[in-house]
Amino acid sequence: MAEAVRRTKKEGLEQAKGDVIQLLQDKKCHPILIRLGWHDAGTYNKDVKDFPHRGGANGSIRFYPEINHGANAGLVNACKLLQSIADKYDGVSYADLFQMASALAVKDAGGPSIPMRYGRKDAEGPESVQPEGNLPAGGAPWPNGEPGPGDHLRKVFYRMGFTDQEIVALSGAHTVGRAYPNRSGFGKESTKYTKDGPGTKGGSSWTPEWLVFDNSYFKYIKEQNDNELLVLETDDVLFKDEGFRPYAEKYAADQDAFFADYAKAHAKLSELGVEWDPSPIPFAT
Ligand code: HEM
Repeated sequence: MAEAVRRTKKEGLEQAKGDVIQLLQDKKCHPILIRLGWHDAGTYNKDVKDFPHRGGANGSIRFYPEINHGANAGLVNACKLLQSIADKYDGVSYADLFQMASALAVKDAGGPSIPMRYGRKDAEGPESVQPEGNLPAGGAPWPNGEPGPGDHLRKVFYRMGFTDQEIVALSGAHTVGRAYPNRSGFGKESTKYTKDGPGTKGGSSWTPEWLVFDNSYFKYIKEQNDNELLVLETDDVLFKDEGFRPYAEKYAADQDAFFADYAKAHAKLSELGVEWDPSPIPFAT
């Protein structure tokens, strides 16, 4: 049976905001909600014109086969958490709920306030799902035979319309969260920073305080002097590649600069491929 079409209204946004904040407090699930919003949006292909086949922040990650794509391992848990909110009222689209949860998670973890707009139209069925392979890989072999991580990041993020500066700023989201061997295959079973949770236990984090959104990611990636912390090849390249390095250095030295650029890049990410129904609603998130 086809799902009823959900259309975002102001009251729905208000209800959802309260429930998401409660969920974050209860479950400490900030990182996985940020990742869900990113993976829904990050399928976007600027060269495909029609909605929703161009991908982007259209809620299609809730459908099989997309939720089963290798890059999305573990994200079914994030979908379930938010489904419990979606089940309570229909005044917020899935696409909006996913992006709202991500923006609130960033802010609740101590990060910047992201200038969010709502009214995203949902993809209504699995036939709109983008083919697998639009999200970045964290290590070699690079999926399209790119020679290294810098070329791979540019191939993927330029397809979405991002610049080198935005690639570096967005990568800073790894200041929170962890990688798990049984999901992405990266990281250790557990480290001294992750063995006790809170929330899910284990995995490898990029920073010791992996529930705090700050600029420490750039400091640890630069120093690389703690083998209990994770560094993917795509993180490492931010201080090695000439086009990325000036931004990585700037963000390591200046948290305000990172927050300002991150907020803009995240807002852009949250609107990739969006069709407004009928027009965007600014709403403090
Ligand atoms: C630059 C290219 C990127 C690569 C190669 C990459 C790769 C990865 C990998 C391999 C994981 C571990 C997943 C797991 O094992 O569960 C991960 C986690 C994560 N990623 Fe990325 N990512 C990238 C960019 C981003 C961006 C742009 C954002 C958000 C704006 C983001 C947010 C996150 C978060 C918050 C987590 C932690 C999830 C959790 O703890 O459950 N990543 N990423």
